[in-house]
Amino acid sequence: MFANQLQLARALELPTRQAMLYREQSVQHFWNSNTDLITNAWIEWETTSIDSSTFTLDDTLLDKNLREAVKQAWDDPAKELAVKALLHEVAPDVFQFQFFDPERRAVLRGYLEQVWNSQIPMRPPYGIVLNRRGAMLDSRSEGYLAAPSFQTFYNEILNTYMRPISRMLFPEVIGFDTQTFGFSIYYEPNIDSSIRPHTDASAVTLNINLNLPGEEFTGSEVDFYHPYTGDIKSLTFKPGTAMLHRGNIAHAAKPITSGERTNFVLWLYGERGRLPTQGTPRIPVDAKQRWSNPNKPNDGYAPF
Ligand SMILES: O=C(O)CCC(=O)C(=O)O
Ligand SMILES: [Fe+2]
Repeated sequence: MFANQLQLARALELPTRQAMLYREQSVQHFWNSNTDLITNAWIEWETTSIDSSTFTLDDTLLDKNLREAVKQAWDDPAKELAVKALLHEVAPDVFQFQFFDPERRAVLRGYLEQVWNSQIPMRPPYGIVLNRRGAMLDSRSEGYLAAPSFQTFYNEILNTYMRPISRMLFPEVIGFDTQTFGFSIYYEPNIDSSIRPHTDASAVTLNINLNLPGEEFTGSEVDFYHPYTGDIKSLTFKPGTAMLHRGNIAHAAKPITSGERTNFVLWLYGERGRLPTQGTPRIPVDAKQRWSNPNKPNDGYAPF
């Protein structure tokens, strides 16, 4: 690797928000022609700018009960009910649970703060809307957060936690959960404040809140629409909690009226973005099948 990749990456001129919103060809060209430089810059950044003893991203950042129950289920899938007991169904097929440890989460936030200050070009998510202070998290996405310790942590969340838990709750996602996708979003009043009703291009979505205890906000509820009656269930994120739901359940983020909210949004889907069809039978499978890794390579497909 060449030295000074970090300096060179910092000197790049990021495409304008306008160009990104219009998906101009120059934007694609920017990411394609700078991929190696930016990836190397993240490696250099992590070795030179991050104090790895303070900012260790590992499973001790997660809720202790969840971590221990999940570990037990991997050792012996017959014990997965201890994981299920931690998940609360708060709307039909929407589950909420504590994901991060309230105290330890400061480590992750501190790390992410330094990511923002790194001045390495990052691609904001422009799915339904463009979120200015969001980042792409998955290696299949251009301009993703390629810092190695973050990537290890991100993949652990998906593979060790999200996939088996999703399979336990929504058995029809098995086979439509080999591919991963992720981004972060940051809401603040009058800037990026809401997301209109939509479904996700995922089989299943895990939405994890990163607010610290005491970091309060008003508004910003996530509304879930009942698939048959259209009734709305309005839910609020408590710091460090997660919501897990099928991608095809309609939801919206209401405007945030004060404070800030930061979340990771993680998706699983099948190869080339395949999703379970409506009415796929929900046949429970053997627990061993859930607590396993699919071993399929990343196919590079990204929905946006
Ligand atoms: O506001 C939220 O946390 C939900 C975000 C969401 O639905 C999405 O990013 O697709
Ligand atoms: Fe969504």
